[in-house]
Amino acid sequence: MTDTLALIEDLRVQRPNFALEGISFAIPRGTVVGLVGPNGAGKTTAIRALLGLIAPDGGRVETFGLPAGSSRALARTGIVLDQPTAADEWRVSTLGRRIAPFYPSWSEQRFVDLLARLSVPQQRRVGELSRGEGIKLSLATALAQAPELLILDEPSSGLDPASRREIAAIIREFMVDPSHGVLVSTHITAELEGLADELVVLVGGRVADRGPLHEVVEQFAMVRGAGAAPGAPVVGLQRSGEQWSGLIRIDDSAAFGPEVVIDAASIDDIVVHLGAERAELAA
Ligand SMILES: Nc1ncnc2c1ncn2[C@@H]1O[C@H](COP(=O)(O)OP(=O)(O)OP(=O)(O)O)[C@@H](O)[C@H]1O
Repeated sequence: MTDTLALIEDLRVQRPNFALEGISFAIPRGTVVGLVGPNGAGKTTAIRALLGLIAPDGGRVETFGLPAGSSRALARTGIVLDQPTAADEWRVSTLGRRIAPFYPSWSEQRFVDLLARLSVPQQRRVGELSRGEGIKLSLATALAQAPELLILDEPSSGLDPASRREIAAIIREFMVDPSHGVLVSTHITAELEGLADELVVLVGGRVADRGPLHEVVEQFAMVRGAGAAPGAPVVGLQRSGEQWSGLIRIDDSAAFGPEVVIDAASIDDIVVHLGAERAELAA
């Protein structure tokens, strides 16, 4: 049994106005990897390449040591994308019977239990579900397949706070088995605290930072001041009237005087300011 569930190495995808430029990261067993970045950073593109839904222009993408998208790898992968994976006219209650033949480990009991737990109306047709209900249905379908690897692209979008917590709890339960692993992309970065072990920050098609979540977060701090621009390096400096703020490497904090305030950085701070820096460089 390999320790790495998924591997992206030097992945390149060229689009007319965008490129994923040599991104690399892995999903080891026993690990939840959070994928964050501004809109258009390339998170969905990387996930689609990992699932074999788009062909890379370079690099290596494997799941379970197999080429991305191979049917043997997909059979062990639960997928929650931003679009429903079932036909609109199918009833939720009959979905299990239609899908089960494709998944040897399908558990109808688990499917029905998850639908009830997530309050997905079982008598509705898939096309009649709200966006949030559709995401919950995708999660129930993914987990009823008894996957080893779970890949979720923005599962929280469209979900109310109680449902977001429920989904985080379900992911934690999934991770009780140390052979499992998760990749989750999200804009609701606070949810990654206490859930993700590793963080990958994508900005403008590149990995801007990655590593154990707390190490990534703790290497940065936020600095705030007023008046003249700071004399030391600040990432993604933003001004609002007299006030300015930005991100700094914690090692650079000694370069600032007592006139500035230095606070812990959040994942959002890191995404916003690395994104702002990238936008400045591209301008
Ligand atoms: N099929 C496509 N053809 C051309 N460009 C595309 C295609 N799909 C995505 N893109 C472009 O690639 C870039 C990255 O898109 P992607 O959906 O991967 O970003 P993302 O990080 O998931 O963004 P968001 O947070 O907004 O969902 C965007 O600029 C997008 O317009």
